Amino acid sequence: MTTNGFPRNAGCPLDPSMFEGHAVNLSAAERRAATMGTRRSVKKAHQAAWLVNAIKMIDLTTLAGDDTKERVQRLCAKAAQPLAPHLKSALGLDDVRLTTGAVCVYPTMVGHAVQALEGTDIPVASVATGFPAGLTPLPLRIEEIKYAVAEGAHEIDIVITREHVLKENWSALYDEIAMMREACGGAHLKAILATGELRTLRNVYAASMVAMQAGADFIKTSTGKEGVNATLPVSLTMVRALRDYGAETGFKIGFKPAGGIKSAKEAIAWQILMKEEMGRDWLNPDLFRFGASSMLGDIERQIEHYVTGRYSAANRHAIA
Ligand SMILES: O=C[C@H](O)COP(=O)(O)O
Repeated sequence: MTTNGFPRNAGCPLDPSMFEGHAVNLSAAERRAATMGTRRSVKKAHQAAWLVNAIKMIDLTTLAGDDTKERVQRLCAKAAQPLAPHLKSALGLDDVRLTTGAVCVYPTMVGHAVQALEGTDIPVASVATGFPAGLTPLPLRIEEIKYAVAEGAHEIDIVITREHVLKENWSALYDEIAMMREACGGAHLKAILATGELRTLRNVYAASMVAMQAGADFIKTSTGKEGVNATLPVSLTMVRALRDYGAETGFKIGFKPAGGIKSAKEAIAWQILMKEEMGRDWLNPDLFRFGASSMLGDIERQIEHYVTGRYSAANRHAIA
């Protein structure tokens, strides 16, 4: 099953020359990222609109060792109704369908999520391939993908073998992801690069390129379990790779920052990054997701603030 309308990236032969010579200017990347959260172009009156849009792009996540069927059911209920009814009403959104972009769970929780979301069109994403370290034998990682797909997952968040990147073994990385792509069948593949473990932005750029060439529908920063997870400089590097790949091939690939993204302010900063670097197409769930377990709570708190403070229903046009 495909969960959105964008053309699947069928992958293309590994071509290392596509990322050779693309130097990333680290200091420029860092400078730009550092100002991202405070750009004056974000007007107070439109912040609620940005936050509502962020909700539509959240992969609402639970990836804990003590996950249960009941926790997954609560997560799914929240995904189907992410804003309290009084907030939705106050924003003039009673007639607007508002859900998160997806839920994201471990493979053994997929069945519970599929059941809980029956009757909705909210996709279920499953991590797989020995998440988070990805160090189980490859045949088992492939079987895990097939298991999650058979349970009903629409999207598979795979992890890569970091060693392939650290040793610049790009062919091995390509082959691994291409096999995973095949195992996904009709499900979308999101390639988690675990950027906090890749040591350099040059590695991040090259791994992004290889993942896209091997057929990833999305590239994703982190598992949320590394010491360093989603950061704006790393995201900018990956987004530049997306842009270069799109210019070379015509494919639009999605981006998913994940791990440690907790605040409404960050939700706005990442959307500005995508709008400025990629354009408005990347402000929708087909091409952008936040992987986040706790950001929705802060977004709700901030929307409550706008509703009870200075936000008025007259701004509805900016939200819907
Ligand atoms: O893929 C999603 C991440 O694991 C979520 O990380 P988080 O719990 O830090 O929001």
